Amino acid sequence: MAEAFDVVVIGAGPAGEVAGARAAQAGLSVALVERELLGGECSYWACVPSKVLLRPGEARWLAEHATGVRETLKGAIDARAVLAYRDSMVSNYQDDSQVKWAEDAKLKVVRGTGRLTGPRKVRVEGKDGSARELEARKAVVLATGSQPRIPDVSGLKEANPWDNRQGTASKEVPKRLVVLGGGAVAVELAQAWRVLGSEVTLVQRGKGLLSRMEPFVGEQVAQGLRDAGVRVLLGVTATRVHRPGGKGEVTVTLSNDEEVRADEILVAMGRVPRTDALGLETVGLQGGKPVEVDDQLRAKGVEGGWLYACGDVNGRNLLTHMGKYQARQVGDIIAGKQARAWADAKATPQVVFTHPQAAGVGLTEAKAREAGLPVRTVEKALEEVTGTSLLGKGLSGTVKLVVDEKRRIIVGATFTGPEVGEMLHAATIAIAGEVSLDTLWHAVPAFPTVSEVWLKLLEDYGL
Ligand SMILES: Cc1cc2nc3c(=O)[nH]c(=O)nc-3n(C[C@H](O)[C@H](O)[C@H](O)COP(=O)(O)OP(=O)(O)OC[C@H]3O[C@@H](n4cnc5c(N)ncnc54)[C@H](O)[C@@H]3O)c2cc1C
Ligand SMILES: NC(=O)c1ccc[n+]([C@@H]2O[C@H](COP(=O)([O-])OP(=O)(O)OC[C@H]3O[C@@H](n4cnc5c(N)ncnc54)[C@H](O)[C@@H]3O)[C@@H](O)[C@H]2O)c1
Repeated sequence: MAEAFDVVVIGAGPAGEVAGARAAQAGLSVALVERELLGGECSYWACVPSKVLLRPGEARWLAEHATGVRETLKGAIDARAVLAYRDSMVSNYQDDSQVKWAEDAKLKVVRGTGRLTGPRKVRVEGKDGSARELEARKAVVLATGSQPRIPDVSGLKEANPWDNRQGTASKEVPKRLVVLGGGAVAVELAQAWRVLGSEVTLVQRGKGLLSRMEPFVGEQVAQGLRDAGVRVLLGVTATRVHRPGGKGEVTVTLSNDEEVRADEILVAMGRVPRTDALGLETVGLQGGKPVEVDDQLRAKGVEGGWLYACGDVNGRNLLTHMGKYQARQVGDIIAGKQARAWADAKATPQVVFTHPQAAGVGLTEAKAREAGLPVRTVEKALEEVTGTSLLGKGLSGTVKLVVDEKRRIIVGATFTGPEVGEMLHAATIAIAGEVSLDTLWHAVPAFPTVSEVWLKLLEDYGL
């Protein structure tokens, strides 16, 4: 007989955990199904370990710009200590503390692989071959995340490439690393391993890095990588990978016929949703692609509105904080409240933790124009404010605002520079809250902070 819950959540990454907890908070009974570790990709093989690996390089870079401190810096970064801290920050790949959190949040943790077997029905298969049938009285939430896309390059799969898992969990620093891709995973991990001592070559098919952000971002991040000693190759792609027996030296042949040799190869070429073995066909949907949802995160094309999808699996915004945002709406909607995930389209923030950092929220100028908005932009160099020089001699960066001229509100903001990720939330508030420029004029930035650049931007705009 099936065990009945109000809500069954499949996948206990950040999105699944939050959706379940929010529903449980409203008094609903919730089963949380997980086949690996509670906490998901983000906690063990993505956001958390990558940021641990990046921070020492950034701290050193900032110190190199601090007069009087620079002179005291001796020797290389202690990679062993960094890797040990990484292990502690990922709880040594154990999820006991997350399980305790889930139990405290009144979630029933069910270990195993979940799969839909029909409307509101989920079968959970354990590693030991056991099976449990669950039934959802109100809703099933899909939060199964995404996995790396390994493109069909000759010899690549046979070369045992690193993906984000080995790329964040390696116990050793490879002497030479070749990174394929030019998105956030590629630039962050190229920077991290370079700082820890690897000779890194990054191979990007496109003309620039981080192509979803304003073009100056890619240029400045590429320069930052080069300054750190990464070889950045743009406009070329891997055509063949050769690694006899799948171990030892790997040779990558590029589209310009150059050969790059390395000790490891990291694939960072995007992600695919984990929907292939999820039983979607039993409810009239197709696997192998994102679960398309409406603004209430309900799967489109499923009668009765009982199936929800949040986080990477719906392909909207592959970011932890956006998955958790969607999950809060899902939990509330299932509990009978009115909610809608409108920030996805309008005010999604992202920080890339390279040095310089890159941070953006809302629309780029190109996207705003594409949407037909009457756009005007203002751009300023961070060096123009005293706060930047006080943070470090020679530090620089750029801020660009995209303004909707008709409504006199900001619809997009992009920052590059030292620790600008911490400046992003001011822009997110302005965009999500549609704060008018005339009101922002009275939001006075403190002297001498880097945020004074807001004042310069508004003055430039004509206020
Ligand atoms: C290297 C890297 C760095 C990143 N850094 C950042 C960052 O700094 N900031 C940021 O916002 N985002 C970052 N991201 C993106 C972020 O990791 C994802 O957006 C986030 O993990 C998505 O959360 P999720 O809950 O949707 O899925 P996931 O975290 O993938 O969790 C899904 C869970 O579902 C489980 N599961 C899957 N299928 C089943 C099944 N059938 N049955 C049971 N369980 C199942 C999985 O085991 C997993 O635990 C990074 C990604 C990578 C690769
Ligand atoms: N700090 C952060 O917020 C952070 C960090 C890491 C990842 N993430 C998120 O995780 C997701 C996955 O990141 P990602 O970097 O893997 O994906 P991505 O989609 O951002 O970038 C993929 C890159 O691979 C390249 N590429 C794809 N196919 C290729 C091919 N066949 N040949 C050559 N190049 C090819 C693309 O040009 C692109 O540069 C993203 O949505 C990202 O936002 C976020």
